[in-house]
Amino acid sequence: MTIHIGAQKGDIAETVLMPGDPYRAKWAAETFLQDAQLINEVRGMLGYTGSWNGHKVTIQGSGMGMPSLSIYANELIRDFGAKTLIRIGSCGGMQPQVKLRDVIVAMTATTLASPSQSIFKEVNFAPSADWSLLQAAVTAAQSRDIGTHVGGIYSSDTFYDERPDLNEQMVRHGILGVEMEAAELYTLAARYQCRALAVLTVSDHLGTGETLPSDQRERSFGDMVEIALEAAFA
Ligand SMILES: O=P(O)(O)O[C@H]1O[C@H](CO)[C@@H](O)[C@H]1O
Ligand SMILES: O=c1cc[nH]c(=O)[nH]1
Repeated sequence: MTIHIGAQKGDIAETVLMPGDPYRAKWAAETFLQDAQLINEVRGMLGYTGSWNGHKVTIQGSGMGMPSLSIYANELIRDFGAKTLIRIGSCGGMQPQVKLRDVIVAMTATTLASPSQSIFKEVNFAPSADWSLLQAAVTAAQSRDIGTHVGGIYSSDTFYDERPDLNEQMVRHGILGVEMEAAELYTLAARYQCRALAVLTVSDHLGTGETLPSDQRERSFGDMVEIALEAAFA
């Protein structure tokens, strides 16, 4: 057990899917895993372990934002031996070709400052996805009838951003979408020689102002979960 994860050591798989929303962890475990067991409910940050096609998998909520994800990813990696961590998140589309319900596979994640910034000092570290996971996720996504985009995303610290100029620069530099965790996940994976990836569903669009209706969210998130599972065990 750790401060934030009330599981026993063997309760957590080497492969962990990480949604921001703990209820998405519950839904994904109940929908896609066999014999899913609740392994964490400390602070309501639900985690489940079960199996997918015979492979042991944990789905653990990360909470919103890099400081929260950093707590869970640190404990999963350092205390529970997680080796492959795949974020399954929602994001806001930033480019015109990115549509609602599309999937973004994040090659890199730009950030202003992650929780790891203090150790890098003047270095602008470039957090990037694991190549084998990225390649497998793109193959899995392209085999489906779903818009798929591969490229850079923006991991923001603010959902209600008062700096429109930042988004302007992201759009100008081809950033596909905005979310709030991937850059720190990629940085921690690099530090601890793990594999990490973020597979994201576009739930709203910053340019058009469109939003996925809440009754369509779960159905749209299903592709993302299956892509993540297929990539983890490709
Ligand atoms: O849907 P999740 O995985 O929580 O991801 C996105 O949604 C939250 C903001 O609403 C942030 O965590 C952002 O990264
Ligand atoms: O961080 C996020 C997540 C979804 N949509 C956004 O606009 N931002």
